[in-house]
Amino acid sequence: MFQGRLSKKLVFCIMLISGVFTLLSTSYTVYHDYRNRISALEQQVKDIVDSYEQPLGVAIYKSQTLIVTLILETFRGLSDEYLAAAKDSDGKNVMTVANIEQDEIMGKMNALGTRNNYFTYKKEIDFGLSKYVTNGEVVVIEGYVGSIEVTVSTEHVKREIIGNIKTILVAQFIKTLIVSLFILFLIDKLILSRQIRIVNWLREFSKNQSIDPLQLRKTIHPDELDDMTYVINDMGSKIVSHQKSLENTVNDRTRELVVKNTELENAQKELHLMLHSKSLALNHIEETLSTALWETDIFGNIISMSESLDKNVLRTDSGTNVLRLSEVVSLPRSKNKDSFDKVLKGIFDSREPFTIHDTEIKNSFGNRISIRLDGRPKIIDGAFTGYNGTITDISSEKKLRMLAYSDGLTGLANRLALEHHFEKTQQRAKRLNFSNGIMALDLDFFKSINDNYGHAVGDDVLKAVALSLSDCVREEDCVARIGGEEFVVLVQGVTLEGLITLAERINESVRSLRPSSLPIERKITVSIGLTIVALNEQLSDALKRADDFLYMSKKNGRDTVSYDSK
Ligand SMILES: Nc1nc2c(ncn2[C@@H]2O[C@H](COP(=O)(O)OP(=O)(O)OP(=O)(O)O)[C@@H](O)[C@H]2O)c(=O)[nH]1
Repeated sequence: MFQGRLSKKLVFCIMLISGVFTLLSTSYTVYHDYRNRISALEQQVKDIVDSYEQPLGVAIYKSQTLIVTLILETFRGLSDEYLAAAKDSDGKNVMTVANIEQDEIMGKMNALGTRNNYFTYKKEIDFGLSKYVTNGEVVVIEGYVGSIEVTVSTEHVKREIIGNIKTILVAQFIKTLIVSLFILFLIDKLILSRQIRIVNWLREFSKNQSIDPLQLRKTIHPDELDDMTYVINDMGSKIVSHQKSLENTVNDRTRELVVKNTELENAQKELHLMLHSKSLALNHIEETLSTALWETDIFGNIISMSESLDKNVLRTDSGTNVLRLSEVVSLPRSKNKDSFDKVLKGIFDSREPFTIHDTEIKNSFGNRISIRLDGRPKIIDGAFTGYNGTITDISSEKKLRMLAYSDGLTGLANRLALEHHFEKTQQRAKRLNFSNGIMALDLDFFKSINDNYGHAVGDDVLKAVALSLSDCVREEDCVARIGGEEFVVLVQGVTLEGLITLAERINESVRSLRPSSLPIERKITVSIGLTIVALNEQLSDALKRADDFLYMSKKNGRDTVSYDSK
C-alpha cells in the first residue's frame, strides 16, 4: 500500500490538509464554546439581576444595606473575580460586593479592556410610581431609585476552555486522521494501485523503445503521473507521426493503385478485344469443322454451348428452357431415349472422358444429323464441376464410309466391308466358340441376259437377286457383292447342315424371282459353293475353298449347291 512517489506526495498533502483542518476546526470549536459560555454567564447575571430587581429596589430605597448585601452576595458563585454594586439615585454606592478589591478589578479592567476579560451588566432600577408590600407594610416608591451594576471576570471561562483545548485538539486530530486514512485507502485501492500497474506497463513499454523516452526526461523528482504523462505524450506524438507517415504511404499506394488500375483496365480492354477476335475465329473454326462446343453442370444441364448449336438445335426444340444434354443428343431412332439418358448418367457418375459415335441431333429443319459426342470432366481445384466437350457432325463421314463399304448398284456390302465383317465375326466366334460359314454364289448364264435383254435388265436382275439374298439371311449375317455377278454370304454361328439348308433356300428364292423387265420364261438361277470357316482361317482361304465348291456346282450343271461332304 502507498507505493511510489505519488503516494508519498499524496500522503504528505493529505496529512498537511488534515493538520490545517484540525487546527481550524479546533479553533472554531473553542471559539464557539467560549462564546456560548460567556453568553450563558451574561444570561445568568441578567436573570439574577431581573429576579432580585424588586427586593433590591426596596432595600436600596430603604437603605437596608444588609438585604442589599445579601442579594449582591448571590453573584459570588458566578466567578472568582466579580464586582456587584448597588447605587442610589445619586449614583452613590449603596453597597458593593466583590471577591477582589474594587480598585484592583477596575485596574485590570482598564488595563485589559473590559470586553477582553470582563463584562459589565448594568441595569437602572426605575420604579416610577409603585406600591410594594414588604413585611406587611405597604411601601410607596416614587420616581427613580437607583441602579445595579455587575462586572464579572471571564478569566475562569478562558482557563476552562484552555484546559479543554488539548482534549479537543486530540479528538479532532484523531477524527481527521481516521477520515484521511480512509480516504487515502480508497484512493489507493481505486486509483493508485491501478495507476501503478499502468505506469509499470508504460515504463516497460518505454524501455523497449529504441530510445527510452523516460531517459530523456529532465523533471526533478518525477512521480508516476509524471512518468505516465511523459510516456503517453511521447506515444501520442509517435502515433501522430506514424499516422502521418501512414497517410503518406496510403496516398502513395492509392496513387500507385490508380495507375495499376488504369493499366489493368487497358489490359482488360485489350484482352476483351483479343477474346472477341478469338471467339470469332473459334466460331469460324467451328463452322468450318462442323463442330460445336458444349458445357454442362454436374447434373448434365447445359450451361453454355456454341452459337451454331444454340440457334440450330436448342431454341428450335425447346425455347429458352434449360436443357439436359440427353434432350439435345439422342441415339438413332431405333434406340430407346431413356436408355441413352441412363448411359449419360453412368458416364457423368464415372467422371471419365468419353466418346459416343452413332448419336444424332435434330436440326432446325427437323432433319436428324449423325454426330459424334465427345466429353471431358471439368475438374476445378480438384472438384468435379460438370462436363465440357464437342459435338461433331459425322454425317458426311458416314456417307463416305457407306460409299467405301458398299456396292453402288445393289447397296450390299462390298469386298472391303466383307473383310471387316469377316474379322469381327471371326473374333466373336472365337470368343463364344461357334463356327461361321461362307457361301460363294454366281448367277448362271448371266452374260446371256445382258446379251439378249440389255445391260440395264442385267442390272435389275442383280438388284433383285441382292434383295432376295438379304431376305434369306439374318440381320447379323453379311451379304456382299464382290464381282460382276458374284456374291458372298457370310453366316454367323452355323453348322454345315444349317448352311446347306440356307443355300438351298437361297436357290429356291432366286429361282422364284420374276423381275418385270425380264420375260417370264427366262429363269434366274444361282450356283453355290459353301464351307465352314475354321477359327483361325483367313477370308481368302475360306473364300477360295467356297469358290472351288462353286466351280463344282457349275460343273455339275448349275442351280445347285456343292460342299465338302466328307
Ligand atoms: N448388267 C451387268 N452385267 C455385268 C455386271 N458385271 C458383270 N457383268 C456381266 O456378267 C457377265 C458374266 O459372264 P460370265 O463370266 O461369262 O458368266 P456367265 O455368263 O454367268 O456364265 P456362267 O458363270 O458360266 O454361268 C459378263 O457378260 C459381264 O459383262 C454388272 O454390273 N451389270
